[in-house]
Amino acid sequence: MSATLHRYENGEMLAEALAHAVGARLEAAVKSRGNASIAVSGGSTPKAFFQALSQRELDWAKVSVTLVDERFVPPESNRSNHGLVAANLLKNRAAEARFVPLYHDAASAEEAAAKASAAVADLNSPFDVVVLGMGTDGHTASFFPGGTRLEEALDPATPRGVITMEADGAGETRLTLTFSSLQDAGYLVLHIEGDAKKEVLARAEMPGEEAEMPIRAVLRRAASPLQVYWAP
Ligand SMILES: O=C(O)[C@H](O)[C@@H](O)[C@H](O)[C@H](O)COP(=O)(O)O
Repeated sequence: MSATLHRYENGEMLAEALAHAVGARLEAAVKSRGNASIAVSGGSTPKAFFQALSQRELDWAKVSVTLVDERFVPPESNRSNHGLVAANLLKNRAAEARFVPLYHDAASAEEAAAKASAAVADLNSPFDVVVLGMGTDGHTASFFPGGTRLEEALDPATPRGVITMEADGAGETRLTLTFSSLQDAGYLVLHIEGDAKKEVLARAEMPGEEAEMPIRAVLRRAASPLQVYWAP
């Protein structure tokens, strides 16, 4: 599917524009269906976007927020994406949103993934909005090069849900939505910043294996048009 590049002078301007676009789609979903859902990524890039989105005026009580992926750590950990979203998005007007975590205090990551899959299955699919990030190794979500279940995660035949993933570049065991869960979002976004990631994206757009740069699965096979938001 095609990708559209939305470029901005700086991260602040990008954050405001992306918050406006995402807020409008969530508001439209609430008006038409009575509810809306969004899956967001963690990492360092999205903080300003989260803060801008948290101030958007919409019926947040009817919006479900979940994660594209999570580290298998409790929300109190400084590595937690739940903690990042709680601190930067689930505040101001967005404090009323319903948050659906991927991490569960379970005996194993597999057990937590099963619980997360069940919880995410209750949300409408496809997601109204998915916001992906990308690492400089070309991973997105927790689709890491060399990941233990990368082929399964990217396989379109794999059902929607949450699976575990381990990889050298991932740190803790990860919990990640599958490609099939993300690729048909109503508004599918890739949010990256900096020249280095723009170069990584350009390399990902060249011929090569998806396993080498998993973002290629999104660039090549996502059912929804990809909206790339970038600032230097
Ligand atoms: O849990 C995570 O780390 C994210 O979901 C991950 O996929 C992130 O989007 C990229 O690693 C980019 O992270 P930065 O924004 O920190 O570069």
